[in-house]
Amino acid sequence: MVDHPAVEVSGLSVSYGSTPVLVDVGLTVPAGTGVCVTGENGIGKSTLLRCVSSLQRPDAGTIRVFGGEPGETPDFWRAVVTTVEPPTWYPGLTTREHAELICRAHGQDPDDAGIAEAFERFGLGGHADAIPPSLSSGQKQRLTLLLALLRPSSLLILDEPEQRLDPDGRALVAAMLADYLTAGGSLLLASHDDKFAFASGAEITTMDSLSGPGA
Ligand SMILES: Nc1ncnc2c1ncn2[C@@H]1O[C@H](COP(=O)(O)OP(=O)(O)OP(=O)(O)O)[C@@H](O)[C@H]1O
Repeated sequence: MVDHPAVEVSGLSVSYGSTPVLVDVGLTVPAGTGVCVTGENGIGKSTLLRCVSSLQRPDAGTIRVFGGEPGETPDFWRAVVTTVEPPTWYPGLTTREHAELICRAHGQDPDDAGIAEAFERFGLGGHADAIPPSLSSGQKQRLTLLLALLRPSSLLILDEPEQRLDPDGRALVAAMLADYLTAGGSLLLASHDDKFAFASGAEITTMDSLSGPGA
């Protein structure tokens, strides 16, 4: 896995009906690094992240994630965490039980995974016995990111992770993403917050700069 870039995109094109959104997009995220794509609303950041996450089929182009086709194997889903799609919560399970479930699914003993510490760090210590739908929108975003970071992974694909977070929450998440990079993980983000992206350690690139033959 480490012999390949985390993400390699070339010649990617996507249209919705007759409207082109991505035209000949190229992007490389070397393994162990982070890239944050910025750009105006509607320029195609989520579309790009959906394609890299295998949640959308492009009209043209190639995408490799650690050298393989995205979404083709269980190995892909063990290596990659994506928050491009909003999470689905299990009815009747508390936030802590969601965390325990994710640990078990990824072969971790929930008792050794630091769940209580993670809840404290994310400011959710008082909400471990609540069900996710009862949380505020910012708390739900904190929980989504907590669950993404709790399980082992090699690549995080996060669409506007700073959304709905207060300034302390943004600083906390940016620092945790920087730690994730330091530990050898790779990041592909879309964001409207350059300060957040910079603090996360990701290299900032504009969506505009990814299109065309030089990309
Ligand atoms: N399923 C769809 N059907 C038709 N058009 C779509 C669809 N999804 C996205 N689009 C259009 O494609 C363009 C790019 O959307 P996308 O969500 O990728 O942009 P974005 O850069 O992530 O925007 P934002 O910063 O607002 O999140 C927009 O004009 C959007 O309206």
